[in-house]
Amino acid sequence: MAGVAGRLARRWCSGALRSPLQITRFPALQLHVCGPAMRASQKDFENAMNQVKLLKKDPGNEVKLKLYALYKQATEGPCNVPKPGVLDFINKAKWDAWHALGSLPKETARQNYVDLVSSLSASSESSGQVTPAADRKQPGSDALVVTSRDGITTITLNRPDKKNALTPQMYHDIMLALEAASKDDSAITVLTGNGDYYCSGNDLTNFTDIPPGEVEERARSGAVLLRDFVDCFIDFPKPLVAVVNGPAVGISVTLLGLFDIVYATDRATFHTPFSHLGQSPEGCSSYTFPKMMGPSKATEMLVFGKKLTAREACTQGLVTEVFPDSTFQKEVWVRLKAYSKLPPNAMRISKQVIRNREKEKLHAINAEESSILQERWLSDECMNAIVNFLSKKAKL
Ligand SMILES: CCCCC/C=C/C(=O)SCCNC(=O)CCNC(=O)[C@H](O)C(C)(C)COP(=O)(O)OP(=O)(O)OC[C@H]1O[C@@H](n2cnc3c(N)ncnc32)[C@H](O)[C@@H]1OP(=O)(O)O
Repeated sequence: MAGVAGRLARRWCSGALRSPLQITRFPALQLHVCGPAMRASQKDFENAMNQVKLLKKDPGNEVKLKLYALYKQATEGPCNVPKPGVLDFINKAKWDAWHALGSLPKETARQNYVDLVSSLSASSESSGQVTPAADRKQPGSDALVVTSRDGITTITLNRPDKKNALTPQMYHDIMLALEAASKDDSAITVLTGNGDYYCSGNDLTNFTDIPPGEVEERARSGAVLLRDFVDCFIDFPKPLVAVVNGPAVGISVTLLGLFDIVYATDRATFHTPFSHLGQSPEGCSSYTFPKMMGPSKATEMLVFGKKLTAREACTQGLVTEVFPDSTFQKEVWVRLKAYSKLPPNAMRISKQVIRNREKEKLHAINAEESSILQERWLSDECMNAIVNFLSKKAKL
C-alpha cells in the first residue's frame, strides 16, 4: 500500500489526479457527531460532502481511499465495475478499497463515511481557518462553501488567492445559499471568509471583457444583480452574523449594516474606497452608516475612503465586538454555538420586530443606490480606476 500511496501522493501533488479521487468530490466533514445508535441521514451525508472542502490539511492517501470507497458504497452499493489492470495503479487502488467493503449496506457506508469525516474534522475544527488544496479553487464551483451544524448555517467565501473577491457566480450562489438557509432548520446564519481576508469586495475583473456596444447593458444587468443581492440581506429572516476574519473592502463592508451581529478579528480593517473607484455607496450604506455613526464619520468612510481599524469600526457601531486574532475563531464559535441553542422562533420573531419597520425604506434605498451606481459604472472615473487596478498601477 505504501508504494501505491506514494504514487498517489505524487499524482495528487502534480494535479494529474482529477475526480473522483479529487478531494472536493469527496463527501466530507460532518461535524456533528452521530452516536452508534444514530443513522446518518442523506442531509448529514451531503453536509459531509460539503464539509470536506473545508478540511484544513490533506488527510493522506489512505484516508482518501477510505472516503472514496465509503462514498461509492453509500451511493452505488457494492463494487460492480471490472478490476483495473495491475499497471493502472490509481484506479486499482480505488477499486481495491471499494471492493474491500464487500456487501456493506449503503446506509452503513453512509454512516461510516459521516463518522470518518467527523473524526477528521475534530483536528481541523479549532482554528476554523481553511487552507484548501490548489485543485479546489475553480471559480464558480468551490468559491462558496455552505455547511450546517450545531444549528448554524455557515456560508464561507472561498477564493483566498483573490482575497475572496466576489464574482457574478458568487453573488448568485450567495443568494441561493441565503434562500436555503432561511428555510433550513438552523437557528443562525453566518457569513465568513476563508484565508487572510474576509472579502475584497466586487471582483474588478467583472468589468473586463465587455464587448463594445454591450457596456450599457452590462451596467444595467449589474445594477439588477446588485439590487437583488442586497434585497436578500434586507429580507433575511433569521439572525445573520458576519464573522469578519480579516480585512473587508467595498460591498462586504457596506452590507455589514444589514447584519444583526458583526464579530471581527483585531486584524480586520474596513474600507469603502468608492470615490477612488469612481463609484458610489451601495448595500444601503448611504442610510445605515450615517444612522449608526453620524453623517460626518459616514462621510469619512463612504466619500473619502477612510479605512477603519476593527476597534474604530467597533466604536462607530459597525462592529459588535472585536477579538484578538489568536483566539478569534475559538471565542466566536463558542459564543455562536451557545446562541444557536436559544429558541429559534423567538429569535426570528425578535429580529423581525427590530428590523421590519425599516424594510420598506431599505428596499427603496437599495433601488436608488443601484440605479446611481449603474450610471457611475459608465463614467470615465470608474473606467480609469479599474484600468489602473488591473494594470497594477494602483492598489487601494
Ligand atoms: C454587481 C454588484 C456590484 C457591487 C458593487 C461593489 C463595489 C465594491 O465592492 S468596490 C470595492 C472593490 N474592491 C477593490 O477595489 C479591492 C481591489 N483590491 C486591492 O486593492 C488589493 O488587491 C487588496 C488591498 C484587496 C489586497 O492587496 P494585497 O494584499 O497586496 O494582495 P493582492 O493585490 O496581490 O491580491 C491578491 C490577488 O487577488 C486579486 N484581487 C484582490 N482583490 C480583488 C478584487 N476586488 N477584484 C479582482 N481581483 C482582486 C489581486 O488582483 C491578486 O491577483 P493576482 O495578481 O492574480 O494574484
